[in-house]
Amino acid sequence: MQLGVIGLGRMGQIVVDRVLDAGHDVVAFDLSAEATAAAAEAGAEPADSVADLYERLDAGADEGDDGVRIWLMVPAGDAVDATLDDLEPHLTSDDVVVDGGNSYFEDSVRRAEATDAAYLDCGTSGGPAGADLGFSLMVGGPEWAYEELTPVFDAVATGPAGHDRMGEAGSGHYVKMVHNGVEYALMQAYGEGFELLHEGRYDLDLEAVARTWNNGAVIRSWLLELCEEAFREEGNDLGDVADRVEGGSTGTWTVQEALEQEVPVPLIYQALAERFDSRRERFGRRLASRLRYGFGRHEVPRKDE
Ligand SMILES: NC(=O)C1=CN([C@@H]2O[C@H](COP(=O)(O)OP(=O)(O)OC[C@H]3O[C@@H](n4cnc5c(N)ncnc54)[C@H](O)[C@@H]3O)[C@@H](O)[C@H]2O)C=CC1
Ligand SMILES: O=C(CO)[C@H](O)[C@H](O)COP(=O)(O)O
Repeated sequence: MQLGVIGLGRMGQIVVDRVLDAGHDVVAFDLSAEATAAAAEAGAEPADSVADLYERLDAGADEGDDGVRIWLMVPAGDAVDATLDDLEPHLTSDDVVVDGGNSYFEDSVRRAEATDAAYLDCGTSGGPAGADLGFSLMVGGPEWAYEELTPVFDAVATGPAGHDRMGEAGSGHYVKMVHNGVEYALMQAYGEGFELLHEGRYDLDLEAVARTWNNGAVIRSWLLELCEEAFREEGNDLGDVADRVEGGSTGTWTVQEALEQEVPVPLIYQALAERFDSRRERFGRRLASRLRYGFGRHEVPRKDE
């Protein structure tokens, strides 16, 4: 099969490498000429624009091939719409476009309705470690397009068991959104546990704790292996890692959806709130401190104390 890949950053380059390794052909494009050159170095045919990528795929298609297949791995949001705008004049109903990024599921439904091509929204999990292991892929969209792309999904995923069609348009990104909510809550739980061990009664080697837990404990997991790696590489007190957590869009969408569905997700919400809390001084906490003075004449800690 021949696949076009647009967006050749941390994740897109892995898609290119794994699809090439499986014996398929790749035409690659990124806004960054450097990223496109790296894909060419790996064996892909470089394109110098989205239109050029489409033309190369069309020209390279074997006789009898119906349509072209394109994988987008650009940042969620405007970059996906901009790329689709560039593709739109060329796309036909025989073509298949996969969005492998972390797009909001309602955007994916809108895009699927707007395009002439078959549109697959594909939640991708595994991060850069997927280079060796392959990813977990959660796909939404038309069944024929999912089946058509199965050789590509087999290559990009851990194997045939590493991908599945979740359902209609939007369902792949919906499942990935909830996956990320769960990821937030798990990270929060590990964070709280290790914080208590760090601050608690015993002088513990946290890397050793994580390693021991990773060997047979009920709570072993890849995130816990990453805890072990973090203590090994940063030190028992996490060195100069700042008390500030970035990101948050997928967790916010999960909480918004849970409110809309009236499903309680207190753990996911709490993990998200902790991230927001890490980024700012809290006015509410300052007011609580001043109120303690109001009702009890308790001392108010002042900013430069
Ligand atoms: N990094 C991770 O662990 C994971 C990332 N994702 C998702 O995968 C997508 C890509 O993520 P990364 O590879 O980490 O990002 P990245 O920032 O490493 O790479 C994005 C690439 O897209 C290119 N790009 C941006 N706009 C473009 C456009 N209009 N046309 C062509 N190329 C364009 C950039 O030049 C860059 O090379 C995002 O939606 C992200 O949320 C999903 C799962 C895990
Ligand atoms: O999808 C992912 C992992 O599964 C990405 O790493 C994503 O960026 C994580 O979300 P956030 O940036 O909000 O922490």
